Amino acid sequence: MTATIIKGKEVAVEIRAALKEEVQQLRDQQIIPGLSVILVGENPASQSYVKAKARACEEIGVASEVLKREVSITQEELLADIQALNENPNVHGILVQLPLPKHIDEKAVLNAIDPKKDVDGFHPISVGNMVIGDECYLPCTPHGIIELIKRSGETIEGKHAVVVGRSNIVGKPVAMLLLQEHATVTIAHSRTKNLSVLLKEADIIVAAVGKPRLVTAEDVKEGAIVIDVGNTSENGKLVGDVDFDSVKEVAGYLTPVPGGVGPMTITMLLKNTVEAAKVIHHVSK
Ligand SMILES: Nc1nc2c(c(=O)[nH]1)N[C@@H](CN(C=O)c1ccc(C(=O)N[C@@H](CCC(=O)O)C(=O)O)cc1)CN2
Repeated sequence: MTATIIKGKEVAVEIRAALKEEVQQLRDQQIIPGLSVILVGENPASQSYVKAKARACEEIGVASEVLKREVSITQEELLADIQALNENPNVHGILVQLPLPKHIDEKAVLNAIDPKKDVDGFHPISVGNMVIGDECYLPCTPHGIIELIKRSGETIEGKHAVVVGRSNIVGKPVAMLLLQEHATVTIAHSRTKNLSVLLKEADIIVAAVGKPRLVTAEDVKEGAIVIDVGNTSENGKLVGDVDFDSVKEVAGYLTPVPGGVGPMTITMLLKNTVEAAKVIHHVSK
């Protein structure tokens, strides 16, 4: 079997085109969706993600600003920035690019964002609502993954999904969203024993640990859906957590790196920002 490659980049283009039309309709009503991104320090990967977010906003007509802050910023200064954005009526979405420097309490910073503007879906209120299946802004990468699987035409219901990784950004939330889609979900992590045995039973594998080529063809059941969230830079090349060349010979569906899950992360951020503008301005769906 040779896997069908799930081209996230192409799906992202499609969704962004639809969002661009929605933004135009909002602009016709004098509503300009606005996203503010706070970038602390000079982490090259974060700089490049933030640039890509600003570019994506511009492409669909969302107003965006990047607040660049020195790595030495204090917790109080950062919280004051967030408070100002919470109170700014032109800002519908607020995002603090992660990771933050060690001296900053990430939890306190994420908790300070008004849940109505929490387009990253990381505020505990958003997370709680996601867990109980209530309306909220879903975290962008997990939401993008669910969208990619659905658009492949495969059902999630009844399948056994193994999520490798338990981060707050990807592993835990994607496991929860898969559960809501009625998958049977196993979360594996660094202390999991016999990972290969677990993986071999999976109908869906989501690999999100940042370990290049962790998942190989021997781990994958024939026909499985394999979603690669890895984005590690190795000798100047971006590599995923899945050994693409071997796994494509066994899997039914496979996302590439780059061009798979990554572009969906920013697309779902755009979607959440447009939605936040609509909710704040009471525009019906
Ligand atoms: N506040 C947040 N911080 C971080 C998040 C997040 O969702 N919110 N996620 C990641 C980084 N990230 C977005 O911020 C992100 C990662 C990767 C991509 C992406 O499009 N990757 C491309 C390759 C890009 C390249 O060539 O370098 C791909 O996989 O095709 C977008 C966004 C951590 N921080």
